[in-house]
Amino acid sequence: MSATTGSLIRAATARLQAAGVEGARLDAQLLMGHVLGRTRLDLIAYDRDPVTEAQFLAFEALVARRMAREPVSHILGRREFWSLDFAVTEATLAPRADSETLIVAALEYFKARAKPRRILDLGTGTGCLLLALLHEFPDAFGVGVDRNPATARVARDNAARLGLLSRAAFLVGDWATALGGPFDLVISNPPYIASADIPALDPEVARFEPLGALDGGADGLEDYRRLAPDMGRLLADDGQLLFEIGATQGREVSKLVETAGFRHVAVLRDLGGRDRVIDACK
Ligand SMILES: C[S@@+](CC[C@H](N)C(=O)[O-])C[C@H]1O[C@@H](n2cnc3c(N)ncnc32)[C@H](O)[C@@H]1O
Repeated sequence: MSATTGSLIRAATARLQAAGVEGARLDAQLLMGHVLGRTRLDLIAYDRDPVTEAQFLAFEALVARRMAREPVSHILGRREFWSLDFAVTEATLAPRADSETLIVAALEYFKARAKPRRILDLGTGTGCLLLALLHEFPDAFGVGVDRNPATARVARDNAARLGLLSRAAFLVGDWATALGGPFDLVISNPPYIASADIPALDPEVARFEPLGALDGGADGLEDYRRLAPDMGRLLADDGQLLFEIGATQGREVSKLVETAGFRHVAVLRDLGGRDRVIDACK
């Protein structure tokens, strides 16, 4: 067979583009890298390397999945967040780079204060937020809660692989109903897409990510309404509350948090300039 890694990546890029995939070249490189066990940088250096028939067939199978709009993170079973590697399954939302805004906000708040020792993550998913924070705050212990047992298991496995399991516990539960405080830092990235908007999302999200991680009810705010009233009792007096929000939800979620008794409430933006995080303290 005369195909090289480079020629196969170029051909796959064109097919993925035709299938409506954004970032087709990057995805083709990631899929080829997965098949060959090489980094993207390797692939540039070994552009003219021949591939075996088995490698060709394996690559074709992955490209077909991506053409059906399955996200790369699901195909590879991993996604990087905060430079850490997270396993991703069909039970978890893939970590999003925009969520790193929340980690930056926590680092900023605790820069001039005693570092947090008790962290609570409500709706932990892969555990990406909690585990990134535990990585940054080496004296902290974290509790991650998720309603879905399969999701909580993925978070636990991620903690084990990252060497953080001795400082983390994962519980299956309905938000914080079974928990007491106080925690120094409480974070949550709850489902916040309005139910009617979900079918119009990219197929990667609408068809492959778990509905229970996306659906925030009729106006997308249902889970903030449930979460906000519990935050006062869960948070230490000088602690920080961080909610991830959708880009248009800053005002409404701020109001809910203020109504729950928080006096200092700010809306923070992500690197794309969109409202992304509610940062609050008492
Ligand atoms: C938007 S995802 C966020 C996942 C992860 N924290 C992240 O940022 O990538 C929301 C998560 O909340 C969980 N969830 C939804 N409703 C819940 C509830 N009532 N109690 C606990 N977890 C819930 C979902 O299963 C999902 O894992």
